[in-house]
Amino acid sequence: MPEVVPFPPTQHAKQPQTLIETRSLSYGATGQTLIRDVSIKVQHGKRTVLIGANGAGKSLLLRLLHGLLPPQAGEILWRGKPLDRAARDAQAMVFQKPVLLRRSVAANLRFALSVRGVSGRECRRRVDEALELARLGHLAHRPARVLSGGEQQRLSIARALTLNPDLLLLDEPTASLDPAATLMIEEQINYANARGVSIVMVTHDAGQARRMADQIAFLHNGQLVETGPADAVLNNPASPAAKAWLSGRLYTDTITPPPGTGL
Ligand SMILES: Nc1ncnc2c1ncn2[C@@H]1O[C@H](COP(=O)(O)OP(=O)(O)OP(=O)(O)O)[C@@H](O)[C@H]1O
Repeated sequence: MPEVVPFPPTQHAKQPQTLIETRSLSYGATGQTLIRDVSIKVQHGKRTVLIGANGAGKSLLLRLLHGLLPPQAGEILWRGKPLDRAARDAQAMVFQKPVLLRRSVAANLRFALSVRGVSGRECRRRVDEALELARLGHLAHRPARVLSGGEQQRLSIARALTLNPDLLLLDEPTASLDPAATLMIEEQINYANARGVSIVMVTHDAGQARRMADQIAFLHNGQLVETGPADAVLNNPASPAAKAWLSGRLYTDTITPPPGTGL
């Protein structure tokens, strides 16, 4: 990775600032409440990691933050104001399965920039920079869809970062990748964060949460049951659900055992 050039500090740099927050956010579908009364603050410049069991509501919360789903109740504030189109444009989201165009690696980057009206020399500069940071320069002219899983995910993240987002939302970006590919993705995310991009990331990997998180939010059955600095939550979880998840135990408080099983 090239040497990190930090952005100039802002006048509020020493105080944690809230970049995006939810207040009593709820979301439902098919008659069920899937996200219930979630109030969370994401701090500017930090890496916030969402953890919790399968079906806890992590992906839904990420989509709500990005404005892809309409809340049923509650609100989402971006820098203290309701989430609007400009706020959404200041975010970029990367999905678990990369969604790439049937074009070359470089053309995928160019296309994203052209949609935002970036062309000519500035476009070429940003494509070259993105390729270098993602370590994809040698694959620039290869069709994106023949890349390995790790390379495709690096390209997805690079494409998101070419748009210079303030916030990068990532839904399990390293699911099903091996340790070497995972490490490269983590480096890419950390490099972006060191240059001022705030991160909200979902993971199933407790080790990754330990490596990456500044802040943790633990979801259980659509509710935020625990949140705080990573060290505190990961080393001393308070809720039974987070304790169980972190120690690798199964924990259910909603599923009724099959009759006759004695469970
Ligand atoms: N459009 C929908 N209609 C009905 N139920 C949905 C819809 N989208 C999600 N759900 C349900 O909401 C719950 C939370 O889903 P979500 O994908 O957010 O979980 P998750 O914590 O990301 O899980 P995983 O770790 O398995 O990806 C799940 O029970 C899911 O089946």
